[in-house]
Amino acid sequence: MAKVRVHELAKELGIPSKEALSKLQEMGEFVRSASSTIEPPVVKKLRSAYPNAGGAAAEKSAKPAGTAAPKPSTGIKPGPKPAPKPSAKAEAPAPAPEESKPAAPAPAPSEAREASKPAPSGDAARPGAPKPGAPKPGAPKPGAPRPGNNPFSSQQGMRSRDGGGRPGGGRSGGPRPGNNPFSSQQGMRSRDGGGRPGGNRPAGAQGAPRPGGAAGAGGPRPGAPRPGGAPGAGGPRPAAPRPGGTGGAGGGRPNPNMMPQQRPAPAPGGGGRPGGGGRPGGGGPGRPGGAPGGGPGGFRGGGRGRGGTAGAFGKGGSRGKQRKSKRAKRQEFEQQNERNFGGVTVPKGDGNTVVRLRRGASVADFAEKINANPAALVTVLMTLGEMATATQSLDEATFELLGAELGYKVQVVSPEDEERELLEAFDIDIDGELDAETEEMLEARPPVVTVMGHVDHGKTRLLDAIRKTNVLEGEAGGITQHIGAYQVHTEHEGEDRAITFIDTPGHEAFTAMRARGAKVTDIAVLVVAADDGVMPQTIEALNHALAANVPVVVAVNKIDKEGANPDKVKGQLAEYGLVPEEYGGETMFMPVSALRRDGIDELLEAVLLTADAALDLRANPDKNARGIAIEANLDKGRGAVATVLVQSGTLAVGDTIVAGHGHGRVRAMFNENGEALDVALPSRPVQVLGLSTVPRAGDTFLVTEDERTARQIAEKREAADRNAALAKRRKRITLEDFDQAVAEGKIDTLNLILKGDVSGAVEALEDSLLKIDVGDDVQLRVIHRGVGAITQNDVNLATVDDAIIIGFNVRPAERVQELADKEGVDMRFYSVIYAALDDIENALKGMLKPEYEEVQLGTAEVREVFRSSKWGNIAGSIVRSGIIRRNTKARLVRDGKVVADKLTIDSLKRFKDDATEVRTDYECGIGLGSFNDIKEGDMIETFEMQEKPRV
Ligand SMILES: Nc1nc2c(ncn2[C@@H]2O[C@H](COP(=O)(O)OP(=O)(O)OP(=O)(O)O)[C@@H](O)[C@H]2O)c(=O)[nH]1
Repeated sequence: MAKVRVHELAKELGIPSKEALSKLQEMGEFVRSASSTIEPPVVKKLRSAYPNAGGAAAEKSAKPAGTAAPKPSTGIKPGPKPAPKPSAKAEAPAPAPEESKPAAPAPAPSEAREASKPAPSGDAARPGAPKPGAPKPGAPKPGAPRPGNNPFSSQQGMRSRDGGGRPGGGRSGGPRPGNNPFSSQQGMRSRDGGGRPGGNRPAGAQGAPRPGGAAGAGGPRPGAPRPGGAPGAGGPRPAAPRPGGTGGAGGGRPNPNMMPQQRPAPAPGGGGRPGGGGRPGGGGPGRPGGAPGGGPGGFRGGGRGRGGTAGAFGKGGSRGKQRKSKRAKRQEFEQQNERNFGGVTVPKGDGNTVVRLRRGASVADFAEKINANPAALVTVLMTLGEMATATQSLDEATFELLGAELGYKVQVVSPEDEERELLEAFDIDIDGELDAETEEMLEARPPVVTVMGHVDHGKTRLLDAIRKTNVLEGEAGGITQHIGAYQVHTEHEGEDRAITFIDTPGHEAFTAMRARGAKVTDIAVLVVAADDGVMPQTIEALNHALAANVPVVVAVNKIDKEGANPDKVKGQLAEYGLVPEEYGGETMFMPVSALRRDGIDELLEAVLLTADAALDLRANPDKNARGIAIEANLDKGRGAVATVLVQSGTLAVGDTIVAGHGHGRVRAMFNENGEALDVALPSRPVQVLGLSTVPRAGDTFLVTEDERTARQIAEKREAADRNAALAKRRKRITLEDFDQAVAEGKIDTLNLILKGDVSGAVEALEDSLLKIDVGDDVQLRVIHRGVGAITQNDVNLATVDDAIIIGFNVRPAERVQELADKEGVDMRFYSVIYAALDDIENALKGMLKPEYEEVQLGTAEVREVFRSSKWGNIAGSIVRSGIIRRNTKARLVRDGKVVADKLTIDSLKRFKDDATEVRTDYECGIGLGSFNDIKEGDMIETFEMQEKPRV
């Protein structure tokens, strides 16, 4: 049933996983990583490619048999499986769960860890400490991506078009400044200068030459303009000469416009391009009225405008020319490939060129990828009816539209890819780590189970029953807490086996995590009430499990109830592909009563049997921990508290960790019984203290080598998420109504800042808010969201962006209310989501421009027309209905047809007196201003515009 993984096959064939992968690729089979499974025909194909490999493989595989029996990787049979072998470091606390710290402050786990380490020195004591030959995350390794090799960034730290690499660069390990794949301002970018000599030091080297830095010439000296310009050898003057600018010897002060053209000097310490060196006399005060030493050459002196790298090599001229001609060629080529679009020229694609953009990318990002001017793309977008600024994030559909128009296939990078790329920028290669793991490194880990099913079928009760059954058995007997997941132990085929249960029942949470790219669950327990049978959500849950390729064990619950019919459940589910074993299928149906706690042990056994049969649950405990955040909240006393599930490696107190947007050092860890732990092995859920902010459920976490890396990863993730959120949140307007909407002042945005006590509530509130249908006239933007009290920062942000702050079960921190009052920021507090939604909906309606409707006030029939030289014609009338009121709008109707509209009751008299209004059946004289075409028998209708209430 289980398929063979590449690394297993590679091992069998006696070749490295990498070789197997590349061979597969050669053969046209795309396989993602060495841990991916492959289909039997592919296995055959690969085997046939190595006809002589059998012997070696046999020899090889025979070897470890004596020591550590290799796990049957394709273990179909639910046979005995080695119990989760306590790893060397966890051997000491024998009876207790391996990483659980006994009540007494037993030093066992750490001692045990000590035992496994090669050298008893501080840092190395961690289980993740590098073993000889073990992969060391973060360390440069062959085949591992180099910093800045993100294929999706065109602003790479190490990019160097014209060669050169980076002589004398910074440390080879860890992330270097400027290797941010998403940044458009890379410190290390070098298009055509030979990398950046002199390592990370920005001063002096990067086109910021100091006088005297290089042979005589000096370069542009930042911030040091020398009025009047000194005579000298001419520094780079890439831009037009400026009157009164700096002059002379490289006095060319860099201004922002020049920056792109200033190349880093390749010579260590080289101060810019000693233009003088290359072209003596060429320099000079490239400006009118410059100081002596100038002359016409001044315009050209620096004029090559390349910031002066070439001269440092003493071959400035020729290189410059060469480069120039290359550029000219490129320009020619580009011109051939450009397309005029609404007055702007944009490089056109061939229809197949793929442009990959990360979630939340902006027009400028796209422009950079296709080498276009962002403003031009904005124009193109406008012609397509989409309004956007160059820096605004766009959604996938808009990018596709734009791409299709220009001849590019735009791919928006998935969250998983994005995460991988983000980590690669920090030299963390999760797939590479897996590739490097050998069979010997892997140890069995407990399965992770999620309970799903229809409402009221007993999911919560079952989770309680499982937990309690275990607590009664275990001697710990403590009060279990809800931390989002718990682990139980059961005896299976004579061995003590652990199972981890995710404590949030239901497929919604399961799928929400999956949506974030988190695969937490190994096995799903589908709860079906035997008295109720299969219900809509049973099927939904089943489909979610199947979609995630997760094996299912069915818990037929409530068998204690009268009318319980477990067989019916089996029959029903068989129709959906879950065929019970007794009908020849593979699914285990376990009758249970969560209420009476009957059948719980059997259910746990079934979970283990299914896990052993269908899955290869192993992980390498001897590395930095990686996993998923399951739940998190902000605790008043303890700060951010996150429950994380370790998926591989070992998490230890003191580790530097990044989880979602949070980072920090693990201050303490607790299990579901509130017991402090020193280490947590794979599949172990633990509550972690020490993060800077709370992660969201489904966020990945990992241990990094140092705090700086953790912080930078957290920041990058936050920035990426913010951009993505911006793209998602933008309620778009189209060109058709944009002009009009702006002209009429219709566009308005309600900016919100959401703060809540738990991340789940904030997300729920935000999702509901964004579902409010307020039409196109008003936009709703959540500009910031977070967990915890409302802070000064929130108020400051609200001040800047005119936002309203919504506090859900939180209050402002000290002195924040004062600040809000002072700044006039509206803060609203709620403890019920619907109340918040109602208020905001109303607020939005209030912001909508009022809609008016015409309401008739009254009608009057003209009985006689009086002509007055002073007042014009006066209609002697009788009010037939309603009221005739002075200064209201009127129209004149003759024989049922409107003769004149937009009139005003200019004068209204009762006999000789002016009247404000005249009621039905009373006579009056009506003057319609300058309108005199009034005849006997005409009807005067009066009306006013009243605001229409919104429904
Ligand atoms: N008789 C009987 N009642 C049960 C059993 N399991 C659960 N119940 C009852 O069924 C009801 C629903 O149980 P829950 O555990 O809340 O069900 P749930 O699936 O978690 O429900 P939601 O959280 O609403 O989706 C409760 O009243 C339980 O007491 C059982 O084995 N036998």
